[in-house]
Amino acid sequence: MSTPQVVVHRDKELMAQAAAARLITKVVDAQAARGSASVVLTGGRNGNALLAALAASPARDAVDWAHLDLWWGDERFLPEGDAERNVTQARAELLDAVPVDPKRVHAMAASDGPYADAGAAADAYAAELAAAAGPEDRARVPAFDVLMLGVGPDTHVASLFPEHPGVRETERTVIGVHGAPKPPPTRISLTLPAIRAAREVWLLAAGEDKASAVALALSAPGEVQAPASGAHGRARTLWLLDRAAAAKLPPQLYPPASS
Ligand SMILES: O=C1O[C@H](COP(=O)(O)O)[C@@H](O)[C@H](O)[C@H]1O
Repeated sequence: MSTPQVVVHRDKELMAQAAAARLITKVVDAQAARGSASVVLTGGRNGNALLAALAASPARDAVDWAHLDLWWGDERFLPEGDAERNVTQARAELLDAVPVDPKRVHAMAASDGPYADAGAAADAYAAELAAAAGPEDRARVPAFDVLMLGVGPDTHVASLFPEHPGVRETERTVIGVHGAPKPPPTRISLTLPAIRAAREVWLLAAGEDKASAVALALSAPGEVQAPASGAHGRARTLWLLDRAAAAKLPPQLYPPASS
């Protein structure tokens, strides 16, 4: 398990641009080393701002989009094309503007898709992940190069909410979520064991409404109370914040140099 590192940027716009630049570099490096890369996208305001910044960056052409696998950390279980679906938002912000291989865009199923319910859709996504995992990969999911997670004001990540059953899951890699405290109530989510299979986990939070959540999660209270505190990458766990979200961190966690 990697120790969390904290990087604080001046504001949310700069944070999105810096994170997009960091992601481009990471993908280009992975593709140079292995021929392809895999990234797990997040929904939410910060994840979408990062995708918009990536779309606006001239350096996006450095990515070999045809050799990039895209997965999702969670999805709202809504009809195909619904504006609240994370994949719909990702397409609007970035994916419609770059030459991704549709076979490598691994969206979670929609509620009007082939599965009877979120649990069945979760099982199908788990099978898709398992099929993509190599024998050396842990937890029956690929060793994602980067897995991004937006941190909610209640410390939720993906669709794992405090004190909710999903955050206690130790066996399955993907679950159907029912009765989520944030709408919509029915969702699909990677579990903490699947998240921890990633090489790098990046947690994104910007804005003063995230300050208490960030301070709580980084004070190591336990993942049931604060799911974000249980999200770790194998090689790196990186918290990407703006100053407002970092405002309640204790001085020993707030890095002296911020941009
Ligand atoms: O519902 C969700 O919320 C979180 C955080 O979103 P934010 O807008 O508060 O940053 C997001 O990470 C998750 O993917 C999404 O489904």
